[in-house]
Amino acid sequence: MWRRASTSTSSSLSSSFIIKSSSSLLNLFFISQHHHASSSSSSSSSSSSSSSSSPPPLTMMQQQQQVNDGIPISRFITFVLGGPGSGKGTQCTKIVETFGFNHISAGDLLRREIVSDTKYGSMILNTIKQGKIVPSEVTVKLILRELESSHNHKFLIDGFPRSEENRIAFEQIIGAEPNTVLFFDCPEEEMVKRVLSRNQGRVDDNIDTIKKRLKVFEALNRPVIDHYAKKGKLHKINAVGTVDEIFEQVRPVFAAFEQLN
Ligand SMILES: Nc1ncnc2c1ncn2[C@@H]1O[C@H](COP(=O)(O)OP(=O)(O)O)[C@@H](O)[C@H]1O
Ligand SMILES: Nc1ccn([C@@H]2O[C@H](COP(=O)(O)OP(=O)(O)O)[C@@H](O)[C@H]2O)c(=O)n1
Repeated sequence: MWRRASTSTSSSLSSSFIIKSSSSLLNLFFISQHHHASSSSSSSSSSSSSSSSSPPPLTMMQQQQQVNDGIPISRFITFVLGGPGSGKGTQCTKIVETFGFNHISAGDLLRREIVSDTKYGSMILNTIKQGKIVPSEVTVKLILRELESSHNHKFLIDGFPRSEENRIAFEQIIGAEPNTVLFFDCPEEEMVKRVLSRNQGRVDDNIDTIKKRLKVFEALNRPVIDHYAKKGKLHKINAVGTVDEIFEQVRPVFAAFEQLN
């Protein structure tokens, strides 16, 4: 069973990608970035998460013009990090409802491959059962497909990157960095309690696999968290409390970006 990726087009959020490499897979992104740079050269607003050389965000009229022209607009990407059961998916649902993001759960995409019995299905199943990380190339391709097929330009990428290898593969294949990163910080005991009562029939929600996932999280996800903290992109959220209390810490992160328009 998996959480459904949801799509919504409301709201006026916009920002820019930081293009890093020229992958032929991603002409679409380059078209977007090129058009963005040329069409927004007269705009005076600025993005809080762009580098100083990035172009300013598009106005709503410019975005609409791009949609009319059939040219994809620049995407706004949020990575959602946290240990197993820290509440990432639950908070993503609230962000989708409130700020109109498209929710892409890396775990859901992988579980979908298992159910559809694709060529990667059995490898993914074995990896998930062992609490290990699926090779980045596979996960990034699945994410890329979602990014390309969505009309919404605001994305929450949940449960990714899980490792430095994931992070670097995303930058190389997609040619972009996230605009912002959320990290749900939750004590291990609480995560174990939540996962064991999640009741979604997941093959990895048992005590043995949870212990392995927690070890993998500490070893592989911490460096990613540190990386984004150093870049000033990380928003650390205390993930203990009610769902609504936690969302009140999340809300200002997105409200701040909304105000840019
Ligand atoms: N703040 C919270 N307090 C208690 N339980 C929560 C809270 N947030 C989420 N949960 C529950 O904990 C379990 C794990 O949450 P989930 O959002 O699936 O975590 P993750 O996506 O990080 O693995 C779910 O059963 C969910 O309903
Ligand atoms: N980027 C990712 C995300 C998930 N996964 C795999 O999918 C499993 C479940 O991830 P998830 O994000 O759905 O769930 P939680 O571990 O956060 O509860 C992980 O334990 C990994 O085995 C992965 O390999 N790479």
